[in-house]
Amino acid sequence: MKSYPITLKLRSQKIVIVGGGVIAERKLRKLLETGAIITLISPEITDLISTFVSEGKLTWKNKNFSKDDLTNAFIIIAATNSREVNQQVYEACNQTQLINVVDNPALSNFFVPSTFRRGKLEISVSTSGASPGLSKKIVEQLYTQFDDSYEWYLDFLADARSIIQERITEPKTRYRIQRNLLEPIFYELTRSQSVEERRELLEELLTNDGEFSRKP
Ligand SMILES: C[C@@]1(CC(=O)O)C2=NC(=C\c3[nH]c(c(CCC(=O)O)c3CC(=O)O)Cc3[nH]c(c(CC(=O)O)c3CCC(=O)O)/C=C3\N/C(=C\2)[C@@H](CCC(=O)O)[C@]3(C)CC(=O)O)/[C@H]1CCC(=O)O
Ligand SMILES: NC(=O)c1ccc[n+]([C@@H]2O[C@H](COP(=O)([O-])OP(=O)(O)OC[C@H]3O[C@@H](n4cnc5c(N)ncnc54)[C@H](O)[C@@H]3O)[C@@H](O)[C@H]2O)c1
Repeated sequence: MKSYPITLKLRSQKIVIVGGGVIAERKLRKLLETGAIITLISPEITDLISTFVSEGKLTWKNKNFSKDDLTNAFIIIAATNSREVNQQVYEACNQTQLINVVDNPALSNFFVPSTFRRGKLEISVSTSGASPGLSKKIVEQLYTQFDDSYEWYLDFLADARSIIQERITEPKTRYRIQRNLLEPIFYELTRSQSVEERRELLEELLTNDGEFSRKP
Protein backbone atom coordinates (compact mmCIF):
# COMPACT_ATOMS: atom_id res chain seq x y z
CA MET A 1 0.00 0.00 0.00
CA LYS A 2 1.20 3.50 -0.80
CA SER A 3 0.94 6.41 1.61
CA TYR A 4 -1.01 9.59 0.79
CA PRO A 5 0.88 12.85 1.35
CA ILE A 6 -1.19 15.77 2.64
CA THR A 7 -0.50 19.06 4.43
CA LEU A 8 -2.60 19.58 7.54
CA LYS A 9 -3.99 22.80 8.99
CA LEU A 10 -3.76 22.30 12.74
CA ARG A 11 -4.93 25.59 14.22
CA SER A 12 -6.85 24.86 17.45
CA GLN A 13 -6.48 21.10 17.01
CA LYS A 14 -5.49 19.07 20.07
CA ILE A 15 -2.12 17.38 19.96
CA VAL A 16 -0.60 15.14 22.61
CA ILE A 17 3.12 14.42 22.73
CA VAL A 18 4.25 11.66 25.08
CA GLY A 19 7.90 12.05 26.12
CA GLY A 20 10.02 15.16 26.61
CA GLY A 21 13.43 14.26 25.17
CA VAL A 22 15.28 15.45 22.09
CA ILE A 23 12.99 13.73 19.59
CA ALA A 24 9.84 15.07 21.26
CA GLU A 25 11.49 18.50 21.18
CA ARG A 26 12.18 18.25 17.44
CA LYS A 27 8.58 17.29 16.62
CA LEU A 28 7.30 19.98 19.03
CA ARG A 29 9.32 22.81 17.41
CA LYS A 30 7.55 22.28 14.10
CA LEU A 31 4.13 21.77 15.69
CA LEU A 32 4.41 25.04 17.63
CA GLU A 33 4.30 26.93 14.32
CA THR A 34 0.87 25.54 13.46
CA GLY A 35 -1.34 27.15 16.12
CA ALA A 36 -2.28 23.74 17.54
CA ILE A 37 -3.13 23.24 21.22
CA ILE A 38 -0.33 21.06 22.49
CA THR A 39 -0.09 19.00 25.66
CA LEU A 40 3.12 17.18 26.52
CA ILE A 41 3.20 14.30 28.99
CA SER A 42 6.55 13.45 30.55
CA PRO A 43 8.23 13.29 33.97
CA GLU A 44 11.28 14.99 32.45
CA ILE A 45 11.67 17.64 29.73
CA THR A 46 14.58 19.27 27.89
CA ASP A 47 15.66 22.84 28.72
CA LEU A 48 14.15 24.16 25.48
CA ILE A 49 10.78 22.46 26.14
CA SER A 50 10.90 23.95 29.64
CA THR A 51 11.41 27.43 28.12
CA PHE A 52 8.44 26.91 25.79
CA VAL A 53 6.32 25.84 28.79
CA SER A 54 7.26 28.96 30.76
CA GLU A 55 6.39 31.06 27.71
CA GLY A 56 2.91 29.51 27.74
CA LYS A 57 3.32 27.84 24.33
CA LEU A 58 2.12 24.43 25.49
CA THR A 59 0.78 22.58 28.53
CA TRP A 60 3.17 20.25 30.33
CA LYS A 61 1.84 17.41 32.46
CA ASN A 62 4.70 16.36 34.72
CA LYS A 63 3.82 12.65 34.96
CA ASN A 64 4.09 9.24 33.35
CA PHE A 65 1.74 8.44 30.49
CA SER A 66 -1.74 7.08 31.26
CA LYS A 67 -4.51 6.11 28.83
CA ASP A 68 -6.79 9.06 29.59
CA ASP A 69 -4.10 11.49 28.35
CA LEU A 70 -5.23 10.81 24.78
CA THR A 71 -8.87 11.86 25.14
CA ASN A 72 -9.93 14.09 22.21
CA ALA A 73 -6.44 14.27 20.72
CA PHE A 74 -6.39 14.65 16.94
CA ILE A 75 -2.67 13.82 16.65
CA ILE A 76 -0.56 11.77 19.05
CA ILE A 77 3.22 11.50 19.05
CA ALA A 78 4.64 8.63 21.12
CA ALA A 79 8.23 9.76 21.71
CA THR A 80 9.43 8.19 24.94
CA ASN A 81 12.66 6.20 25.11
CA SER A 82 10.70 3.13 26.22
CA ARG A 83 9.45 0.82 23.49
CA GLU A 84 6.88 -0.57 25.93
CA VAL A 85 5.46 2.83 26.84
CA ASN A 86 5.32 3.84 23.15
CA GLN A 87 3.44 0.59 22.46
CA GLN A 88 1.01 1.38 25.31
CA VAL A 89 0.35 4.79 23.75
CA TYR A 90 -0.43 3.05 20.46
CA GLU A 91 -2.80 0.61 22.19
CA ALA A 92 -4.62 3.43 24.00
CA CYS A 93 -5.44 5.43 20.86
CA ASN A 94 -8.50 4.85 18.73
CA GLN A 95 -8.69 4.28 14.98
CA THR A 96 -9.72 7.83 14.15
CA GLN A 97 -6.64 9.37 15.77
CA LEU A 98 -3.40 10.09 13.92
CA ILE A 99 -0.47 8.44 15.65
CA ASN A 100 3.28 8.62 15.12
CA VAL A 101 5.34 6.17 17.17
CA VAL A 102 8.90 7.42 16.84
CA ASP A 103 10.63 4.08 17.33
CA ASN A 104 8.11 1.88 15.55
CA PRO A 105 7.05 2.78 12.00
CA ALA A 106 4.79 -0.31 11.86
CA LEU A 107 2.55 1.15 14.61
CA SER A 108 2.42 4.65 13.07
CA ASN A 109 -0.37 5.69 10.73
CA PHE A 110 1.69 8.71 9.59
CA PHE A 111 5.37 9.67 9.30
CA VAL A 112 6.85 13.13 9.53
CA PRO A 113 8.75 14.17 6.38
CA SER A 114 11.84 16.35 6.32
CA THR A 115 10.72 19.85 5.38
CA PHE A 116 11.75 23.38 4.67
CA ARG A 117 9.85 26.52 3.81
CA ARG A 118 10.54 29.53 1.64
CA GLY A 119 7.54 31.72 2.26
CA LYS A 120 4.61 29.96 0.64
CA LEU A 121 6.82 27.28 -0.91
CA GLU A 122 7.04 24.18 1.24
CA ILE A 123 9.19 21.24 0.21
CA SER A 124 8.83 17.92 2.01
CA VAL A 125 10.77 14.73 1.45
CA SER A 126 9.99 11.28 2.76
CA THR A 127 11.66 7.92 2.24
CA SER A 128 8.70 6.02 3.72
CA GLY A 129 10.81 5.23 6.77
CA ALA A 130 13.69 3.73 4.76
CA SER A 131 16.26 6.42 5.55
CA PRO A 132 15.24 9.60 7.41
CA GLY A 133 18.88 10.73 7.21
CA LEU A 134 18.67 10.70 3.40
CA SER A 135 15.44 12.76 3.54
CA LYS A 136 17.32 15.35 5.57
CA LYS A 137 20.26 15.34 3.14
CA ILE A 138 18.02 15.79 0.07
CA VAL A 139 16.22 18.67 1.79
CA GLU A 140 19.56 20.33 2.54
CA GLN A 141 20.41 20.15 -1.17
CA LEU A 142 17.03 21.60 -2.19
CA TYR A 143 17.42 24.37 0.38
CA THR A 144 20.39 25.72 -1.54
CA GLN A 145 18.66 25.35 -4.91
CA PHE A 146 15.41 27.04 -3.81
CA ASP A 147 16.84 30.19 -2.26
CA ASP A 148 15.11 33.33 -0.88
CA SER A 149 14.05 34.45 -4.36
CA TYR A 150 11.42 31.68 -4.34
CA GLU A 151 9.66 33.43 -1.47
CA TRP A 152 9.24 36.58 -3.59
CA TYR A 153 8.41 34.46 -6.67
CA LEU A 154 5.60 32.62 -4.86
CA ASP A 155 4.25 35.92 -3.51
CA PHE A 156 4.15 37.23 -7.07
CA LEU A 157 2.52 34.06 -8.44
CA ALA A 158 -0.13 34.14 -5.70
CA ASP A 159 -0.94 37.82 -6.37
CA ALA A 160 -1.02 37.25 -10.13
CA ARG A 161 -3.32 34.28 -9.63
CA SER A 162 -5.89 36.37 -7.72
CA ILE A 163 -5.73 39.07 -10.40
CA ILE A 164 -6.31 36.45 -13.10
CA GLN A 165 -9.22 34.92 -11.20
CA GLU A 166 -10.74 38.35 -10.76
CA ARG A 167 -10.28 39.65 -14.31
CA ILE A 168 -10.49 36.60 -16.58
CA THR A 169 -13.62 34.49 -16.67
CA GLU A 170 -12.96 32.35 -19.73
CA PRO A 171 -11.44 29.05 -18.42
CA LYS A 172 -9.18 28.38 -21.43
CA THR A 173 -7.66 31.88 -21.29
CA ARG A 174 -7.17 31.55 -17.55
CA TYR A 175 -5.39 28.27 -18.03
CA ARG A 176 -3.18 29.74 -20.79
CA ILE A 177 -2.19 32.69 -18.60
CA GLN A 178 -1.44 30.43 -15.64
CA ARG A 179 0.75 28.27 -17.88
CA ASN A 180 2.60 31.23 -19.41
CA LEU A 181 3.04 32.73 -15.96
CA LEU A 182 5.36 29.81 -15.24
CA GLU A 183 7.70 30.71 -18.13
CA PRO A 184 11.19 31.28 -16.63
CA ILE A 185 11.07 35.00 -17.57
CA PHE A 186 8.78 35.77 -14.59
CA TYR A 187 11.18 34.05 -12.22
CA GLU A 188 14.14 35.89 -13.77
CA LEU A 189 12.39 39.27 -13.47
CA THR A 190 11.57 38.45 -9.84
CA ARG A 191 15.14 37.48 -9.08
CA SER A 192 16.49 40.69 -10.60
CA GLN A 193 13.73 42.61 -8.78
CA SER A 194 12.53 44.12 -12.08
CA VAL A 195 9.07 44.65 -10.65
CA GLU A 196 7.83 47.16 -13.22
CA GLU A 197 8.90 45.04 -16.19
CA ARG A 198 7.27 42.00 -14.58
CA ARG A 199 4.02 43.91 -14.05
CA GLU A 200 3.98 45.00 -17.71
CA LEU A 201 4.56 41.46 -18.91
CA LEU A 202 1.70 40.14 -16.77
CA GLU A 203 -0.54 42.92 -18.09
CA GLU A 204 0.38 41.81 -21.60
CA LEU A 205 -0.86 38.28 -20.86
CA LEU A 206 -4.06 39.63 -19.28
CA THR A 207 -4.92 41.84 -22.25
CA ASN A 208 -3.62 39.62 -25.06
CA ASP A 209 -5.77 36.54 -24.55
CA GLY A 210 -3.11 34.87 -22.40
CA GLU A 211 -0.34 35.06 -25.02
CA PHE A 212 2.95 36.96 -25.07
CA SER A 213 3.10 39.40 -27.97
CA ARG A 214 6.58 37.99 -28.67
CA LYS A 215 8.12 34.88 -27.07
CA PRO A 216 10.21 36.05 -24.06
C1 LIG B 1 12.54 13.44 8.54
C2 LIG B 1 12.50 13.46 10.07
C3 LIG B 1 11.35 14.39 10.48
C4 LIG B 1 11.23 14.63 11.97
O1 LIG B 1 11.40 13.69 12.78
O2 LIG B 1 10.99 15.77 12.32
C5 LIG B 1 12.34 12.02 10.53
N1 LIG B 1 13.47 11.59 11.09
C6 LIG B 1 14.43 12.55 11.08
C7 LIG B 1 15.77 12.35 11.40
C8 LIG B 1 16.39 11.13 11.84
N2 LIG B 1 15.75 10.09 12.40
C9 LIG B 1 16.67 9.11 12.72
C10 LIG B 1 17.98 9.60 12.38
C11 LIG B 1 19.30 8.85 12.63
C12 LIG B 1 19.76 8.16 11.37
C13 LIG B 1 18.90 6.97 10.98
O3 LIG B 1 18.63 6.11 11.82
O4 LIG B 1 18.53 6.89 9.79
C14 LIG B 1 17.78 10.86 11.79
C15 LIG B 1 18.82 11.77 11.18
C16 LIG B 1 19.20 12.90 12.09
O5 LIG B 1 18.73 13.02 13.23
O6 LIG B 1 20.07 13.64 11.66
C17 LIG B 1 16.42 7.82 13.37
C18 LIG B 1 15.09 7.17 13.26
N3 LIG B 1 13.97 7.67 12.67
C19 LIG B 1 12.97 6.74 12.77
C20 LIG B 1 13.44 5.64 13.51
C21 LIG B 1 12.61 4.45 13.92
C22 LIG B 1 12.71 3.31 12.98
O7 LIG B 1 13.02 3.47 11.79
O8 LIG B 1 12.46 2.21 13.46
C23 LIG B 1 14.80 5.89 13.78
C24 LIG B 1 15.80 4.98 14.43
C25 LIG B 1 15.88 5.28 15.94
C26 LIG B 1 16.86 4.36 16.62
O9 LIG B 1 17.45 3.48 15.99
O10 LIG B 1 16.99 4.53 17.85
C27 LIG B 1 11.67 6.88 12.22
C28 LIG B 1 11.15 7.93 11.48
N4 LIG B 1 11.79 9.11 11.28
C29 LIG B 1 11.05 9.88 10.45
C30 LIG B 1 11.23 11.24 10.23
C31 LIG B 1 9.97 9.08 9.81
C32 LIG B 1 10.44 8.61 8.42
C33 LIG B 1 10.65 9.77 7.44
C34 LIG B 1 11.41 9.40 6.20
O11 LIG B 1 11.57 8.22 5.87
O12 LIG B 1 11.82 10.32 5.50
C35 LIG B 1 9.82 7.92 10.80
C36 LIG B 1 9.48 6.57 10.18
C37 LIG B 1 8.70 8.20 11.80
C38 LIG B 1 8.65 9.63 12.28
O13 LIG B 1 9.39 9.95 13.22
O14 LIG B 1 7.86 10.39 11.71
C39 LIG B 1 13.86 13.86 10.70
C40 LIG B 1 14.77 14.75 9.83
C41 LIG B 1 14.54 16.19 10.26
C42 LIG B 1 15.32 17.19 9.47
O15 LIG B 1 15.12 17.33 8.28
O16 LIG B 1 16.10 17.93 10.12
N1 LIG C 1 11.57 9.09 14.75
C1 LIG C 1 12.73 9.67 14.80
O1 LIG C 1 12.97 10.58 14.03
C2 LIG C 1 13.76 9.19 15.77
C3 LIG C 1 15.08 9.65 15.67
C4 LIG C 1 16.01 9.22 16.61
C5 LIG C 1 15.61 8.40 17.66
N2 LIG C 1 14.33 7.95 17.72
C6 LIG C 1 13.79 7.12 18.84
O2 LIG C 1 13.08 8.04 19.67
C7 LIG C 1 13.06 7.60 21.02
C8 LIG C 1 13.21 8.79 21.96
O3 LIG C 1 14.48 9.34 21.78
P1 LIG C 1 14.97 10.63 22.59
O4 LIG C 1 16.37 10.88 22.12
O5 LIG C 1 13.99 11.72 22.54
O6 LIG C 1 15.03 10.04 24.10
P2 LIG C 1 15.32 10.82 25.45
O7 LIG C 1 15.96 9.85 26.39
O8 LIG C 1 16.00 12.14 25.17
O9 LIG C 1 13.87 11.19 26.00
C9 LIG C 1 12.97 10.23 26.44
C10 LIG C 1 11.83 10.96 27.13
O10 LIG C 1 10.79 10.03 27.40
C11 LIG C 1 10.24 10.37 28.66
N3 LIG C 1 9.55 9.21 29.25
C12 LIG C 1 10.08 8.03 29.66
N4 LIG C 1 9.10 7.24 30.16
C13 LIG C 1 7.94 7.94 30.06
C14 LIG C 1 6.58 7.66 30.43
N5 LIG C 1 6.22 6.50 30.99
N6 LIG C 1 5.65 8.59 30.17
C15 LIG C 1 5.99 9.77 29.60
N7 LIG C 1 7.26 10.09 29.25
C16 LIG C 1 8.22 9.19 29.49
C17 LIG C 1 11.44 10.80 29.48
O11 LIG C 1 11.02 11.59 30.59
C18 LIG C 1 12.21 11.60 28.45
O12 LIG C 1 11.74 12.94 28.45
C19 LIG C 1 14.18 6.59 21.13
O13 LIG C 1 13.54 5.37 21.45
C20 LIG C 1 14.81 6.48 19.75
O14 LIG C 1 14.91 5.12 19.37
C21 LIG C 1 13.40 8.34 16.80
